[in-house]
Amino acid sequence: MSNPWDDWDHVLKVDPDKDLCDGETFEDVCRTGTDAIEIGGTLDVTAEKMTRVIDAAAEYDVPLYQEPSNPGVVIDSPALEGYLIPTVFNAGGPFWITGAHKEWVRIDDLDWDRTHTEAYIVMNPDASVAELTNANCDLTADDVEAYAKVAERMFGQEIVYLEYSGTFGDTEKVAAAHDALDDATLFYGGGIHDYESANTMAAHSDVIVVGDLLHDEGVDAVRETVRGAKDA
Ligand SMILES: CC(C)=CCC/C(C)=C/CC/C(C)=C/CC/C(C)=C/COP(=O)(O)OP(=O)(O)O
Ligand SMILES: O=P(O)(O)OC[C@@H](O)CO
Ligand SMILES: [Mg+2]
Repeated sequence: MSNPWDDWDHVLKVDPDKDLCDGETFEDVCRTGTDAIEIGGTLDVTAEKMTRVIDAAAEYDVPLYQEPSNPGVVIDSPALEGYLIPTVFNAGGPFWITGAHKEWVRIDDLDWDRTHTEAYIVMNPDASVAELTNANCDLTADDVEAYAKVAERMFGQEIVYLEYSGTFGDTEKVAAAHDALDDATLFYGGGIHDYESANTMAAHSDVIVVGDLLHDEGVDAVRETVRGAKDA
Protein backbone atom coordinates (compact mmCIF):
# COMPACT_ATOMS: atom_id res chain seq x y z
CA MET A 1 0.00 0.00 0.00
CA SER A 2 1.34 3.43 -0.80
CA ASN A 3 1.42 6.25 1.69
CA PRO A 4 1.73 9.99 1.09
CA TRP A 5 5.09 10.12 2.87
CA ASP A 6 6.59 7.70 0.35
CA ASP A 7 7.07 10.73 -1.90
CA TRP A 8 8.21 13.22 0.73
CA ASP A 9 11.76 14.49 1.22
CA HIS A 10 11.12 17.31 3.65
CA VAL A 11 8.67 17.98 6.47
CA LEU A 12 8.38 21.25 8.33
CA LYS A 13 7.36 20.91 11.97
CA VAL A 14 5.54 23.94 13.31
CA ASP A 15 5.46 24.26 17.10
CA PRO A 16 2.17 25.96 18.09
CA ASP A 17 3.83 27.23 21.26
CA LYS A 18 6.48 29.17 19.32
CA ASP A 19 6.19 32.35 17.27
CA LEU A 20 7.10 32.84 13.64
CA CYS A 21 9.92 35.28 12.90
CA ASP A 22 9.04 38.96 12.69
CA GLY A 23 7.05 39.86 9.60
CA GLU A 24 6.54 36.25 8.45
CA THR A 25 3.10 34.74 7.87
CA PHE A 26 1.66 31.23 7.58
CA GLU A 27 1.35 31.87 3.88
CA ASP A 28 5.17 32.24 3.78
CA VAL A 29 5.50 29.06 5.86
CA CYS A 30 3.31 27.11 3.44
CA ARG A 31 5.30 28.39 0.46
CA THR A 32 8.73 27.14 1.57
CA GLY A 33 8.50 24.15 -0.78
CA THR A 34 8.21 21.63 2.06
CA ASP A 35 6.25 18.46 1.24
CA ALA A 36 4.12 18.53 4.37
CA ILE A 37 3.61 20.42 7.59
CA GLU A 38 3.46 18.64 10.91
CA ILE A 39 1.95 20.66 13.73
CA GLY A 40 3.16 19.74 17.20
CA GLY A 41 5.57 20.23 20.06
CA THR A 42 6.26 18.63 23.40
CA LEU A 43 5.72 21.43 25.89
CA ASP A 44 2.94 23.93 26.49
CA VAL A 45 0.84 22.97 23.51
CA THR A 46 -2.88 23.58 23.96
CA ALA A 47 -5.89 22.81 21.78
CA GLU A 48 -6.34 26.55 21.29
CA LYS A 49 -2.78 27.08 20.04
CA MET A 50 -3.12 24.03 17.76
CA THR A 51 -6.36 25.36 16.27
CA ARG A 52 -4.79 28.75 15.62
CA VAL A 53 -2.02 27.18 13.49
CA ILE A 54 -4.34 24.77 11.67
CA ASP A 55 -6.75 27.57 10.77
CA ALA A 56 -3.95 29.87 9.62
CA ALA A 57 -2.40 27.23 7.36
CA ALA A 58 -5.65 25.68 6.11
CA GLU A 59 -6.11 27.70 2.96
CA TYR A 60 -2.79 26.82 1.31
CA ASP A 61 -1.89 23.75 -0.73
CA VAL A 62 0.59 21.97 1.50
CA PRO A 63 -0.75 18.88 3.34
CA LEU A 64 -1.26 19.47 7.06
CA TYR A 65 -0.81 16.79 9.68
CA GLN A 66 -1.24 17.09 13.38
CA GLU A 67 1.34 15.45 15.64
CA PRO A 68 -0.31 15.58 19.06
CA SER A 69 1.75 15.19 22.20
CA ASN A 70 -1.30 14.08 24.19
CA PRO A 71 -4.95 13.21 23.56
CA GLY A 72 -6.13 16.57 24.93
CA VAL A 73 -4.71 18.56 22.02
CA VAL A 74 -6.11 16.50 19.14
CA ILE A 75 -8.19 18.74 16.89
CA ASP A 76 -11.05 17.50 14.75
CA SER A 77 -10.58 19.60 11.61
CA PRO A 78 -11.31 18.93 7.93
CA ALA A 79 -8.22 21.00 7.12
CA LEU A 80 -6.05 18.16 8.41
CA GLU A 81 -4.90 15.48 6.00
CA GLY A 82 -4.31 13.24 8.98
CA TYR A 83 -2.84 12.56 12.38
CA LEU A 84 0.71 11.31 12.95
CA ILE A 85 0.68 9.76 16.41
CA PRO A 86 4.02 9.22 18.11
CA THR A 87 4.77 6.10 20.06
CA VAL A 88 8.13 6.22 21.80
CA PHE A 89 9.88 2.87 21.47
CA ASN A 90 12.63 3.73 23.95
CA ALA A 91 10.40 5.44 26.52
CA GLY A 92 11.14 4.71 30.17
CA GLY A 93 7.68 3.24 30.77
CA PRO A 94 4.58 2.08 28.91
CA PHE A 95 2.57 5.32 29.09
CA TRP A 96 4.25 6.88 26.03
CA ILE A 97 4.30 3.57 24.16
CA THR A 98 0.66 2.47 24.47
CA GLY A 99 -0.82 4.08 27.60
CA ALA A 100 -1.71 7.52 26.24
CA HIS A 101 -3.02 5.82 23.11
CA LYS A 102 -5.30 3.55 25.12
CA GLU A 103 -6.74 6.56 26.96
CA TRP A 104 -7.30 8.40 23.68
CA VAL A 105 -9.11 5.46 22.03
CA ARG A 106 -11.20 5.05 25.17
CA ILE A 107 -12.46 8.64 25.16
CA ASP A 108 -12.56 9.58 21.46
CA ASP A 109 -14.18 8.28 18.31
CA LEU A 110 -11.13 8.03 16.06
CA ASP A 111 -11.06 8.55 12.32
CA TRP A 112 -8.93 5.47 11.67
CA ASP A 113 -8.38 6.16 7.98
CA ARG A 114 -6.59 9.41 8.83
CA THR A 115 -4.74 8.06 11.88
CA HIS A 116 -1.15 6.85 11.44
CA THR A 117 1.66 6.11 13.86
CA GLU A 118 5.30 7.11 14.02
CA ALA A 119 7.74 4.83 15.84
CA TYR A 120 9.95 7.33 17.65
CA ILE A 121 13.47 6.50 18.76
CA VAL A 122 14.45 9.48 20.92
CA MET A 123 18.20 10.18 20.82
CA ASN A 124 18.90 13.54 22.51
CA PRO A 125 18.68 13.20 26.31
CA ASP A 126 18.43 16.99 26.70
CA ALA A 127 15.32 17.38 24.52
CA SER A 128 11.98 17.98 26.22
CA VAL A 129 10.60 14.88 24.55
CA ALA A 130 13.36 12.75 26.13
CA GLU A 131 12.73 14.24 29.57
CA LEU A 132 8.96 13.90 29.29
CA THR A 133 9.06 10.26 28.21
CA ASN A 134 12.07 9.37 30.34
CA ALA A 135 13.65 7.90 27.22
CA ASN A 136 16.79 5.81 27.36
CA CYS A 137 18.90 7.67 24.79
CA ASP A 138 22.11 5.79 25.50
CA LEU A 139 21.89 3.75 22.30
CA THR A 140 24.59 2.41 20.01
CA ALA A 141 24.15 2.10 16.24
CA ASP A 142 23.33 -1.58 16.83
CA ASP A 143 20.62 -0.67 19.33
CA VAL A 144 19.12 1.82 16.88
CA GLU A 145 19.19 -0.75 14.10
CA ALA A 146 17.47 -3.30 16.33
CA TYR A 147 14.76 -0.84 17.42
CA ALA A 148 14.11 0.03 13.79
CA LYS A 149 13.72 -3.65 12.89
CA VAL A 150 11.42 -4.27 15.86
CA ALA A 151 9.30 -1.28 14.81
CA GLU A 152 8.95 -2.41 11.22
CA ARG A 153 8.95 -6.19 11.50
CA MET A 154 7.21 -6.84 14.81
CA PHE A 155 4.98 -3.80 15.20
CA GLY A 156 4.20 -3.08 11.53
CA GLN A 157 5.24 0.57 11.79
CA GLU A 158 5.24 2.43 8.47
CA ILE A 159 7.22 5.39 9.80
CA VAL A 160 10.30 5.14 12.01
CA TYR A 161 11.35 8.52 13.39
CA LEU A 162 14.92 9.01 14.60
CA GLU A 163 14.48 12.04 16.85
CA TYR A 164 17.51 14.18 17.73
CA SER A 165 15.33 17.25 18.42
CA GLY A 166 17.55 20.28 19.11
CA THR A 167 20.84 18.68 18.12
CA PHE A 168 22.44 17.33 14.95
CA GLY A 169 22.56 13.55 14.99
CA ASP A 170 25.17 10.88 14.42
CA THR A 171 25.12 9.92 10.73
CA GLU A 172 26.35 6.42 11.54
CA LYS A 173 23.26 5.81 13.70
CA VAL A 174 20.94 7.36 11.13
CA ALA A 175 22.44 5.12 8.44
CA ALA A 176 22.02 2.10 10.73
CA ALA A 177 18.31 2.84 11.08
CA HIS A 178 17.99 3.36 7.34
CA ASP A 179 19.73 0.10 6.50
CA ALA A 180 17.52 -1.78 8.95
CA LEU A 181 14.30 -0.86 7.12
CA ASP A 182 12.90 -2.50 4.01
CA ASP A 183 9.60 -0.73 3.42
CA ALA A 184 9.10 1.62 6.35
CA THR A 185 10.00 5.28 5.83
CA LEU A 186 12.77 6.74 7.97
CA PHE A 187 12.12 10.25 9.27
CA TYR A 188 15.16 12.05 10.67
CA GLY A 189 14.74 15.18 12.79
CA GLY A 190 17.16 17.34 14.76
CA GLY A 191 19.49 20.29 14.31
CA ILE A 192 19.04 20.79 10.58
CA HIS A 193 19.91 24.43 9.98
CA ASP A 194 21.19 24.92 6.42
CA TYR A 195 21.63 23.38 2.97
CA GLU A 196 24.58 21.25 4.01
CA SER A 197 23.10 19.73 7.18
CA ALA A 198 19.83 19.03 5.30
CA ASN A 199 21.68 17.46 2.39
CA THR A 200 23.78 15.26 4.70
CA MET A 201 20.87 13.84 6.70
CA ALA A 202 18.66 13.50 3.63
CA ALA A 203 21.31 11.25 2.14
CA HIS A 204 21.05 8.93 5.17
CA SER A 205 17.27 8.92 5.63
CA ASP A 206 14.05 9.11 3.60
CA VAL A 207 12.50 12.28 5.00
CA ILE A 208 14.11 15.06 7.01
CA VAL A 209 12.11 17.05 9.53
CA VAL A 210 13.00 20.68 10.21
CA GLY A 211 11.61 22.30 13.35
CA ASP A 212 13.25 25.04 15.43
CA LEU A 213 14.89 26.68 12.40
CA LEU A 214 11.52 28.04 11.28
CA HIS A 215 10.98 29.78 14.61
CA ASP A 216 14.61 30.87 15.10
CA GLU A 217 15.74 31.88 11.58
CA GLY A 218 12.63 31.94 9.42
CA VAL A 219 11.34 30.82 6.06
CA ASP A 220 14.39 31.69 3.91
CA ALA A 221 16.55 29.40 6.02
CA VAL A 222 13.90 26.68 5.79
CA ARG A 223 13.83 27.03 2.00
CA GLU A 224 17.58 26.27 1.92
CA THR A 225 16.94 23.02 3.82
CA VAL A 226 14.26 22.06 1.29
CA ARG A 227 16.85 22.56 -1.44
CA GLY A 228 19.38 20.44 0.48
CA ALA A 229 16.83 17.64 0.92
CA LYS A 230 15.72 17.65 -2.71
CA ASP A 231 19.32 17.58 -3.98
CA ALA A 232 20.28 14.52 -1.91
C1 LIG B 1 -2.07 9.19 22.03
C2 LIG B 1 -1.81 10.58 21.66
C3 LIG B 1 -2.88 11.29 20.94
C4 LIG B 1 -0.68 11.24 21.95
C5 LIG B 1 0.49 10.64 22.60
C6 LIG B 1 1.68 10.78 21.72
C7 LIG B 1 2.99 10.51 22.42
C8 LIG B 1 3.31 9.11 22.78
C9 LIG B 1 3.83 11.56 22.66
C10 LIG B 1 5.15 11.41 23.29
C11 LIG B 1 6.23 12.04 22.45
C12 LIG B 1 5.99 13.48 22.13
C13 LIG B 1 5.77 14.42 23.23
C14 LIG B 1 5.94 13.84 20.86
C15 LIG B 1 5.62 15.23 20.39
C16 LIG B 1 6.32 15.62 19.15
C17 LIG B 1 7.70 16.12 19.39
C18 LIG B 1 8.76 15.17 19.73
C19 LIG B 1 7.95 17.37 19.25
C20 LIG B 1 9.32 17.98 19.43
O1 LIG B 1 9.44 18.32 20.69
P1 LIG B 1 10.71 19.03 21.31
O2 LIG B 1 11.46 19.74 20.26
O3 LIG B 1 11.42 18.01 22.13
O4 LIG B 1 9.99 19.98 22.30
P2 LIG B 1 9.83 21.54 22.40
O5 LIG B 1 10.24 22.12 21.07
O6 LIG B 1 8.38 21.70 22.73
O7 LIG B 1 10.74 21.90 23.52
O1 LIG C 1 13.72 21.37 16.04
P1 LIG C 1 14.72 20.51 15.33
O2 LIG C 1 16.02 20.36 16.04
O3 LIG C 1 14.88 20.93 13.90
O4 LIG C 1 14.10 19.02 15.29
C1 LIG C 1 13.03 18.73 14.43
C2 LIG C 1 12.09 17.69 14.98
O5 LIG C 1 12.61 16.42 14.88
C3 LIG C 1 11.62 17.98 16.38
O6 LIG C 1 10.63 17.06 16.70
MG1 LIG D 1 11.57 21.61 19.39
